Amino acid sequence: MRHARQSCTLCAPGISRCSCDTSACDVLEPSAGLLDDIEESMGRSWSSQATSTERMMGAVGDKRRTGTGDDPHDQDHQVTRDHDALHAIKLAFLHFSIWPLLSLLFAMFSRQLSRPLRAVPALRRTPAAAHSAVPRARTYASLPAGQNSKFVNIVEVGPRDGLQNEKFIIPPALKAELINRLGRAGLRTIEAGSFVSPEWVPQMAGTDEVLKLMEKHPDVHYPVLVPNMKGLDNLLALLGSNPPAEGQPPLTDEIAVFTAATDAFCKANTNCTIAESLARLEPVVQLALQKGLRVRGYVSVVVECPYTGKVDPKKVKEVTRALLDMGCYEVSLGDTTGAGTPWSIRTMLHTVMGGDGGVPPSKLAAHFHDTFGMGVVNVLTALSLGLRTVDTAVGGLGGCPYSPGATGNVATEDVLYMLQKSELEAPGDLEALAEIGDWISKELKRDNSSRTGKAIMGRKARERLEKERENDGGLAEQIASKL
Ligand SMILES: CC(C)(COP(=O)([O-])OP(=O)([O-])OC[C@H]1O[C@@H](n2cnc3c(N)ncnc32)[C@H](O)[C@@H]1OP(=O)([O-])[O-])[C@@H](O)C(=O)NCCC(=O)NCCSC(=O)C[C@@](C)(O)CC(=O)[O-]
Repeated sequence: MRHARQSCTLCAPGISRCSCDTSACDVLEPSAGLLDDIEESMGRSWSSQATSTERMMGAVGDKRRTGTGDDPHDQDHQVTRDHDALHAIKLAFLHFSIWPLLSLLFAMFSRQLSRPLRAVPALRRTPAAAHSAVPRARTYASLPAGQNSKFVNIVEVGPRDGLQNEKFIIPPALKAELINRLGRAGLRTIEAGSFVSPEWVPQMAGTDEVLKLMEKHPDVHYPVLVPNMKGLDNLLALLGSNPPAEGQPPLTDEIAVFTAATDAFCKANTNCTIAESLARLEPVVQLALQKGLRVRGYVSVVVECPYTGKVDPKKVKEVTRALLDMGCYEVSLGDTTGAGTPWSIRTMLHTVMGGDGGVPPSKLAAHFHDTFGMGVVNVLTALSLGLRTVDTAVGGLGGCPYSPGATGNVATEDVLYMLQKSELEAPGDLEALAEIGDWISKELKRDNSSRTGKAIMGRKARERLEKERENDGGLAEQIASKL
């Protein structure tokens, strides 16, 4: 292909027709499109530089002309040779001047492009970075030996946490009956009451009577809450004056001590700060252990405090550690207000279980209230992170006197229904527990808060009706149709 500019050294790049008027210029074609584009993109400075350079080259070419100048063909050829030489120089110039410019352009474009490109990975990195700040979720494979267990312990807290918030004072005989029925339904840990100040929680007065009245199954634990040395003294006095008969279990073999993750809740609940409560509990735990009692710990408001709002999970970890260091065999983490969601529960558990001094899931229990209907999913979240002990209350009984508006614990029946439909196992006869939830709700003149319990009782009512119809041969319906 004939290149237009080969024939005219004086043509400024980009000029489509040359003023030298040679025949070659008649076929002047657009030069290589790429160069034109580059020229355009580089603007006038490049053009003027090229033009002045070419003018200089043209002057050199003029000096090199050797022909006579008489023969127009010689002149044409001489001009053509000069043009060729100059074109070579021009190409060389273009070659050496264009690449730095191309590089500069490329750098500019790539910088432009790299902004959004960099932004995307940056955005994509954010969640990963956020995750890396939180210890990774423990999988079953990473759990300590024994925690791959399929067995879930249920701690039934209905007779204590459930009943302590009722408006009416419940007679010890009714409390004992509730405990008896729960024991017969196959539950293995049943909180039986509290040795707290009756001024503070009148519903728990008479726990000593309850312990004496209730059936004691040898393989069942009946923990009682103890807030201070006075409470433990009262319990030890009771145990001392009621020694077990030969081969029989004691009235109880376990206490539970409790504190909180915020000073505000701790003060409202026990009239002291967290630090004061831990100092107060230390000798209580030591004496209880000396006396052969098992000691469980509670931390309240692990997600949200009714007085100060969102709770720092690091504080939950710190208080949990303190209770374990004291000698508690397990610490139950209380979402007292029931404000927790799977996300906040997971964040809290990651913090408690992760990092230096992380608490293994075998030392933790989930104690979740169902105020916002999150109880079962929160339990599932805790189970998925390796916890294997869950506190529940039959019929979803309860609340906390110092957490206004909080409703009961997640219902035993709801958790058991979920577990029995899973690969996990838990003790307890679901049908019997549904009956107990229905019975105690009626006794207390309150709604049954267990969805599973209500569903089972609804099914049982339908089955009873059908049986009655079968038994009377449809007599009731025949009479009804004749009326
Ligand atoms: C801790 C105290 C006693 C401090 O209460 P205080 O008023 O600071 O106690 P005090 O030491 O100043 O004593 C005042 C009076 O109370 C008596 N007293 C003192 N202690 C006892 C005792 N143990 N049993 C019986 N009486 C007691 C003591 O003898 C004295 O009587 P006085 O000399 O004036 O006649 C009080 O605040 C208290 O009993 N709080 C318990 C509150 C409670 O039971 N809350 C519910 C349980 S926690 C909960 O539900 C949360 C949980 C566990 O479920 C998890 C969750 O969901 O978050």
